[in-house]
Parts: sequence; C-alpha cells; structure tokens
Amino acid sequence: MAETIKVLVSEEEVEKRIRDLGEKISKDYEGKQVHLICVLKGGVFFMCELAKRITVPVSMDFMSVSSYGDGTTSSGVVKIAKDLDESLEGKDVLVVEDIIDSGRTLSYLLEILKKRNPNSMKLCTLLDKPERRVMDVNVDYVGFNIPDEFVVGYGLDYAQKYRNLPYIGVVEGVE
Ligand SMILES: O=P(O)(O)OC[C@H]1O[C@H](OP(=O)(O)OP(=O)(O)O)[C@H](O)[C@@H]1O
Ligand code: HPA
Ligand SMILES: [Mg+2]
Repeated sequence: MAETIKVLVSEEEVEKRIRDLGEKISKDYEGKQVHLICVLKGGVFFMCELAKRITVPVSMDFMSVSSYGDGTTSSGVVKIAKDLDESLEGKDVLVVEDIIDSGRTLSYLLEILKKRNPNSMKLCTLLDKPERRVMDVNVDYVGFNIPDEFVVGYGLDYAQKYRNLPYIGVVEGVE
C-alpha cells in the first residue's frame, strides 16, 4: 500500500492554537525576556510560528539532538549533534519542541540544560503523546494531546519527509 497522509489537526487549528499559546506565554513572561531554545530539526517550524505570536522580547538559540534516525521508534540513544551557541546563565529559558513521545529526548536534554544555571526553565511542545511516556517530563505548555499514532507535518518527519506539511497528519500504509 502506498503512503498516504490523513489530516489529524488542520492548518487552521494549528495556527489558532499557536496564537493562543503565544498570548498565554506573553502574559506569563510579562516584564521579562524569554529565551527560546529550538530543538532541531522538528521544533523549527513551531518555534518560528510561536515566536511571531509572543509580544515580550524574545531571543533564540538552537540545539540539535536526535534519537529516531529514520524509523518510527526511538533508538533510546540521544545524540547532541549541535550544542547551543550562547550561555543560559540567568536567562528565562523556554524549550520549544514539536512532540514529546517517549519523553527520552526531553528528559535527557532538560537534565543537561538545568546544569547551565538559567533563571527559569519551562517547556513548550506542540504535540504530546502521553500514552507513550517512558520517561517523566514536566510540560508547561501543550498545543495538542494526541493519540498513539505516528504523526508528520509542522516539523515532524517520517524518514526526513513531510516536515513541510502545514498541518499535522498520520502516515498510513507504512509497515
Ligand atoms: O519523546 P521522544 O520519544 O524522545 O521523541 C520526541 C523527539 O523525537 C523527534 O526528534 P528526532 O530525534 O526524530 O529528530 P528530529 O527532530 O531531527 O526529527 C521529535 O522531534 C522529538 O525531538
Ligand atoms: O509521531 C512522531 N512522528 C515523527 N517523529 C516523532 N518522534 C517522536 N514521535 C514522532
Ligand atoms: Mg526532534
């Protein structure tokens, strides 16, 4: 069977939710500067859209970690391919992710980042699959809770494809 994509969250729904999250974050960080950390590659589309909806001063940095390779299950081994450029000392850090699935990537990453002495550190994810959690992760802002299905779009890939879809979809017809 050929791969097809079924829409799970439409472009309009994603955009509306990101606007609402941006509003909430702007209120919560009033009077502060928020330092957004994008977890590449998946987090990049969400972070750019979210940043546009935040009205307090924003700075950004990027980190690349990978645990999935080209498959649909986590290898369990998280690798840092690119570290942040700047120190986190004294900053109000908001880590931005596309999805929390097993929680392995984020629990590993948050442990490392906490040691760099930020003033505060919170986590924002576009998608959360709570049923799949293996490692506990405390999430502050969630776009959508989704069922246990492998999703693509808005930064999420299947074998590096479909990241550019402007909506969230489920891949059908894969082994
Ligand atoms: O909660 P987990 O089970 O750890 O899964 C979530 C992580 O897996 C995906 O990244 P991936 O490692 O595939 O790299 P990518 O962002 O470059 O696609 C996704 O973007 C999250 O970072
Ligand atoms: O459902 C998913 N889709 C794409 N990448 C992922 N990484 C963890 N879960 C997923
Ligand atoms: Mg990722």
